Amino acid sequence: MPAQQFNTWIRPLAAQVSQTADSVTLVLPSRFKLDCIRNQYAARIAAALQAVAGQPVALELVLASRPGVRKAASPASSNTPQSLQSEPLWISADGSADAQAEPAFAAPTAAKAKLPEPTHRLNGGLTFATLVEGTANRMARAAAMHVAHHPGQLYNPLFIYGGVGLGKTHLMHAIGNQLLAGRAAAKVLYIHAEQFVTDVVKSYQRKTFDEFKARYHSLDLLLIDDVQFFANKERTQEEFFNAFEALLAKKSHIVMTSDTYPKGLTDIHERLVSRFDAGLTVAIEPPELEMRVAILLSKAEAEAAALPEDVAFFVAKNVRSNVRELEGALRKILAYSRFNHKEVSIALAREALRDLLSIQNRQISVENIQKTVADFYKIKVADMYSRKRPANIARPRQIAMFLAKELTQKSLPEIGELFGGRDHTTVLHAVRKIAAERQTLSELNQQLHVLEQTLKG
Ligand SMILES: Nc1ncnc2c1ncn2[C@@H]1O[C@H](COP(=O)(O)OP(=O)(O)OP(=O)(O)O)[C@@H](O)[C@H]1O
Repeated sequence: MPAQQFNTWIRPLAAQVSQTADSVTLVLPSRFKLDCIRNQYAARIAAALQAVAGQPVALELVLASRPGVRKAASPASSNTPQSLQSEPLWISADGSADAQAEPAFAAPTAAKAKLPEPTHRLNGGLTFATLVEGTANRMARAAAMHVAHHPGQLYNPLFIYGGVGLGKTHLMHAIGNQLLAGRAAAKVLYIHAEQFVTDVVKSYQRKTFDEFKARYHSLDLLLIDDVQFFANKERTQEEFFNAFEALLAKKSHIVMTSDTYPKGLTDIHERLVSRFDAGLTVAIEPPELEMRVAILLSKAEAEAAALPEDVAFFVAKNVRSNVRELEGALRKILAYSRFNHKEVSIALAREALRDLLSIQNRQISVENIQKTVADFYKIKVADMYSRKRPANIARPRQIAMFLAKELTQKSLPEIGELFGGRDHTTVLHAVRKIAAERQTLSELNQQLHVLEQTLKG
């Protein structure tokens, strides 16, 4: 499923698993969303649940009857939501709906189905308290915290960049929630760049740019996610530039995220790019092992689920790409444990994650890394084993060694052997050097992100 589709429709879903673990309830905030999920995704969701559970699982779609339910309901919680309307629709894995449930579903009252969107669009669950801190996000978190407490002062704009699923959006919501906790009347808006583009297009079609300006230019804090989506959208860039200038002039704060640092953005006007870089630009790195373990333990605790530390280590060692995947792995393990009435253990985790683990084992080998890195830097694969030392060859070789240590279970001597029989100290030197340089050289960091994503498929 394309990431955008997933983020729009599937990711925001809140699910409750019944006590008997044979049904899952999805709580939808509006009739519109309920219809979309039912028509387009329910069958796939039901099939996925059945695959995880190893038995048929009834999928129930219900409307929340008041705002807040969606956030209050934690995924896979065993509590039944208090404020659900009893309009169940049962869907089996083949996509067929239960005929008896259909009439109840088809006769809603419009008022009941309506759930007003909060104007700031913040997810109340994404706070500083729920964001685990580690070296990977320490600087970004500190800057974000400063902005939340002293908006309009230092670090304006704050530009946060990093790879997929590393907590950029979480950090933005945390800033907004923190500011509102201290100043409930503050005008805050979280918006995805694509939604901003849509707003510009709508204002253009309806000739309502005055309303658009009144809305955006009056904010105290604008949180705008994934600004790389502005690429090639001339009119949007112009409107964003205007909003940007107006907000900075009145000392409102702007926080942006992107998958790359400002100068790495393509097809965005230079005058915007230079403004993006004019405050503070901070990176969020992929979390290291200990941070991944801490995140897993914290997420399990939030779900009131028991996760032994050795299982957390096992998962963290095997799921290295990003926090979203880490969360997905944990969710799978907990669901697997509930459905099978078994305690969480390494054996159970191995079983629950067998697909994911087999994909990883298949994909990431040292040979694969050598080939991918050689292709990327346009050198020969044979140069990975050769004794040649010019920088244009030695550096990619060091990068490949670093990735081999990061992405495979191989030891330093084993890696050295695979790089033309080099000593383990040579590999260690390369690993340390690249790891240190990654912290300061944005371009190298970006290249490593691309290579990691390529290798992980
Ligand atoms: N340090 C952390 N502590 C706790 N949870 C985290 C942390 N980092 C990320 N997460 C969680 O991981 C998931 C993905 O994070 P988020 O959506 O913020 O990533 P992102 O960087 O914005 O990704 P994308 O670029 O794909 O939008 C979220 O559920 C978030 O709460």
